[in-house]
Amino acid sequence: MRAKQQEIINTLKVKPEIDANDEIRRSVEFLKRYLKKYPFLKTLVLGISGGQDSTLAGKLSQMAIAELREETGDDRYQFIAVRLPYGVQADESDALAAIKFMNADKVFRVDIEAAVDEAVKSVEANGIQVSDFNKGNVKARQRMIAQYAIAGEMHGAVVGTDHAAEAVTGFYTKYGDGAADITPLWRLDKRQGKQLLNKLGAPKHLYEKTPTADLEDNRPALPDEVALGVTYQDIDNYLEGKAVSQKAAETIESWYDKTEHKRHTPINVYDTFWQ
Ligand SMILES: NC(=O)c1ccc[n+]([C@@H]2O[C@H](COP(=O)([O-])OP(=O)(O)OC[C@H]3O[C@@H](n4cnc5c(N)ncnc54)[C@H](O)[C@@H]3O)[C@@H](O)[C@H]2O)c1
Ligand SMILES: Nc1ncnc2c1ncn2[C@@H]1O[C@H](COP(=O)(O)O)[C@@H](O)[C@H]1O
Ligand SMILES: O=P(O)(O)OP(=O)(O)O
Ligand SMILES: [Mg+2]
Repeated sequence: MRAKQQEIINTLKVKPEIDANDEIRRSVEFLKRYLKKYPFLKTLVLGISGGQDSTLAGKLSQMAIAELREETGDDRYQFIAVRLPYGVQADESDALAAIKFMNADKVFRVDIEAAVDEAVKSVEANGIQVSDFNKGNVKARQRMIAQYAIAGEMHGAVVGTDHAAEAVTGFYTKYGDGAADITPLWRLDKRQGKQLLNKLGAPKHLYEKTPTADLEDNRPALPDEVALGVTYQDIDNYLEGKAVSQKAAETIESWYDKTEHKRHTPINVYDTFWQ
């Protein structure tokens, strides 16, 4: 194995093989333990896009909350699924199917379009153009704002969907979908997430669909794999310590190095990771 590959695997703590039942329980118990430790927290809040990761994180969150409610008799424990379309969402039916599958206690819908457009307009009033790509990151950050506003009113913690196959490439918006309070999928790669969803009986079309951030107006539903220039199959193989082509390994490592800053808190004078 490449030395860098081993270093990344150690950092992101990916196992070459998992037992899906064990990992489901591990995530659920982790969420429960955390909420019990901080009794002020009564809800988990998560944006549901209709993609694989939020379907899984939402299901695990709902399971944790339902168990806490049952064990404590405290009905304030609630899972809040948040629909966050930018105007009309083309794959809205998937978001609805995901919410049905997880049987979410509460469902909110916040249309982020007006806030995003206004934010872009206000920045552009300074004579600079906000690219469609950069506007995509504003959308991700607006989703973060909405989820934190809800969490702030509902004694909530915001759940993040970051997992190893995204963390390794830094394929998330810094302080957008990258911002969260608790990340139950961290350590799992993309195919391991599918294994958990399969075990949980999720509708297949929700975890067999093409992963997309769907952030750009001009390239709707752009597949992550096209944006990244490497497949999840290669990323997962790499993270599980398997052999991948030199080109795939170099692409993954190049994303890893470029996005190191995202896997840290803001850089201070004592940080040495970047030197
Ligand atoms: N597929 C889509 O529709 C789509 C659209 C937009 C973004 N994305 C994805 O979302 C992710 C976010 O994009 P991004 O990474 O360009 O934006 P980002 O905002 O997440 O990160 C870029 C910002 O990080 C900071 N930064 C950059 N290099 C730094 C460094 N070395 N040290 C400290 N800070 C640094 C700067 O503030 C910069 O503006 C990407 O993976 C991108 O491909 C996808
Ligand atoms: N359209 C959306 N509605 C609700 N939540 C969303 C939406 N798009 C993204 N999200 C949230 O952001 C993360 C990251 O999405 P990626 O597809 O990995 O970029 C997703 O899991 C949702 O929680
Ligand atoms: O984060 P999600 O739920 O949108 O999943 P994917 O990354 O597969 O689009
Ligand atoms: Mg998505």
